Amino acid sequence: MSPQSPGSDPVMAVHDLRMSYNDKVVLDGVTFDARPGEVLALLGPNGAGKSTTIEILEGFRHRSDGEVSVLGLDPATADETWRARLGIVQQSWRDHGRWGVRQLLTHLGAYYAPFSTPTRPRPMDVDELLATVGLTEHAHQKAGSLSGGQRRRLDVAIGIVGRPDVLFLDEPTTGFDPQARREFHDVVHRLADLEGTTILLTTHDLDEAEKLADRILILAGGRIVANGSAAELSREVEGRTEVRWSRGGEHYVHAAADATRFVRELFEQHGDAIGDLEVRRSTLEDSYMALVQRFETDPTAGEQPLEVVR
Ligand SMILES: Nc1ncnc2c1ncn2[C@@H]1O[C@H](COP(=O)(O)OP(=O)(O)OP(=O)(O)O)[C@@H](O)[C@H]1O
Repeated sequence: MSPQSPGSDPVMAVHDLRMSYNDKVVLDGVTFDARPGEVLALLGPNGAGKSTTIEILEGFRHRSDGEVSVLGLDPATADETWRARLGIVQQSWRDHGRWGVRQLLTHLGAYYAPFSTPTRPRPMDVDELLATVGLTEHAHQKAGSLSGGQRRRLDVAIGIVGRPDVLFLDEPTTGFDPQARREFHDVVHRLADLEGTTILLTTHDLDEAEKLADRILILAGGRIVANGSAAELSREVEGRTEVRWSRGGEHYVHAAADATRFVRELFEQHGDAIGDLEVRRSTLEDSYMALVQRFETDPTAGEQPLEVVR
């Protein structure tokens, strides 16, 4: 993933975003930004407002209040040239069932040709695209006869055919088998590293978020309650490093706030009598559960997000 360049202007900037459906407040002051080539994962419980946030950034939904800028423009009023620089993979697409895979990608790709630039030739070459998403063998098949996972690969291909500057992926890997998932992760890394694409994705797969994202945003109660890398979020959640060992035939386990110090003291005390030592750092799933639970027991936690300044 591309290193974040602190001086560069954000590709996306969201400040105090608010959204209500009738009387129901869904987003209650969401603030974050994204730099060029950054991969952000937006996590949160069902109904937290992740799709709503993405749809506002895509210009498909009008916000109630707040400031939003994507590629320097307000999505609510941006034009077609702006839209051509976005790639979108929604949770579900309208049906393209009767189209052949290659035919569909060629047809949709043609829309982007007038927006081609010397540095960003548009659209992507269809053969290259089919290979990238692993659909070469299915190029002549009708979209409607693809399996669920293959349809999702086609959705991803449709999202990137225009070589987007910004890519929105709403639960992109639903239905992917482990190999397709790994290949998709390679695609995301390539887009971010080689093409400088800025990517905002939602997923409920925390392992995937940890593998893909430079930065994780956790949305709960209408606010971003945590904003940092997986390692940074893990450090915010104390006492979660689990140390296991054996001594004199007995097995022990201890949750240590400072595991290095704990292990040092353990060896100082018992030396060679210690065996089977294991130190297990908290996973993103542990951090996520702790942070969401912390918010649920203290809703004001969202007023001071756990943000790590770089
Ligand atoms: N068009 C709509 N009209 C009224 N309420 C809506 C509408 N769209 C979404 N909502 C409500 O807004 C809330 C947030 O929905 P949203 O789809 O953004 O959540 P999400 O975080 O993407 O959820 P999930 O993880 O289940 O996909 C939910 O309570 C949902 O019922």
